[in-house]
Amino acid sequence: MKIGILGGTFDPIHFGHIRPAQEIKQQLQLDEVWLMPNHIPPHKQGTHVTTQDRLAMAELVCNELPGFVLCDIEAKRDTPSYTVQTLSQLRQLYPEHQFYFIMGMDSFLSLNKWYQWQQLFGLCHIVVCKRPGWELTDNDPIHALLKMYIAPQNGASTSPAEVGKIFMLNVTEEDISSTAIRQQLQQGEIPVSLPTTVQAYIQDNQLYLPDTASNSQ
Ligand SMILES: Nc1ncnc2c1ncn2[C@@H]1O[C@H](COP(=O)(O)OP(=O)(O)OP(=O)(O)O)[C@@H](O)[C@H]1O
Ligand SMILES: O=C(O)c1ccc[n+]([C@@H]2O[C@H](COP(=O)([O-])O)[C@@H](O)[C@H]2O)c1
Repeated sequence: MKIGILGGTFDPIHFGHIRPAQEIKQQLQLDEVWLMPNHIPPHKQGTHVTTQDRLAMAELVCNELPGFVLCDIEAKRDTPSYTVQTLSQLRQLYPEHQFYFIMGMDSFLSLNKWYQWQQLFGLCHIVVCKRPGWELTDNDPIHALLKMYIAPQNGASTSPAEVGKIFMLNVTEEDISSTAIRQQLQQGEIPVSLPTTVQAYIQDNQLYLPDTASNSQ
């Protein structure tokens, strides 16, 4: 099967994650999209709620969307959630699947700082979607990488054995971030960029209140 994987801190998960993933699923005709909350984000200063809460919120989204599946593989490792390690594990567990790792433009622009990032191209395809405020310029080192690995016809089907192509997809841009949502919640506002089930989970569990804004892995 063709599996899209959207990894993230999801602190909390929002429509800026969900809507692009839905469009990508359709454009690339993916069989499933796995939402994969990390446990220890490699490039962030911790998280604002526990891994269990972030998994629970992602699961609520999966329950609502056909073809969306929760992947808890990173929650089971007690080391930084390096994507290369995760994809190696997933390839061993599911040799029959073809993986498409999905990321926003902000993540893509820092890909060359990820742990053993070159190995990713031997494990999966990479799918990049636009994100407001983040642009790839011609003189960015990542641009050279893109030229080297860009998928032919940008979305044309690849053979099942193939890996290592970059798909640069046109999706509807969503000006949403978890940071902005946490700020709204801390100011007592009700964010509109969250599914209602996630909103209810946050309220029921009293997450992101002013005094909980600290690391809690
Ligand atoms: N609005 C968005 N549009 C496109 N991609 C997004 C958007 N928000 C997040 N992503 C992508 O989803 C993945 C996970 O993002 P993450 O969970 O860190 O959310 P975030 O909103 O960037 O969080 P924070 O504001 O806390 O840094 C990353 O690859 C990121 O680029
Ligand atoms: O492997 C790495 O070095 C690495 C560095 C930064 C981010 N990632 C992964 O990229 C995804 C998005 O990360 P983030 O921090 O934007 O939530 C998430 O799955 C992270 O674990 C991975």
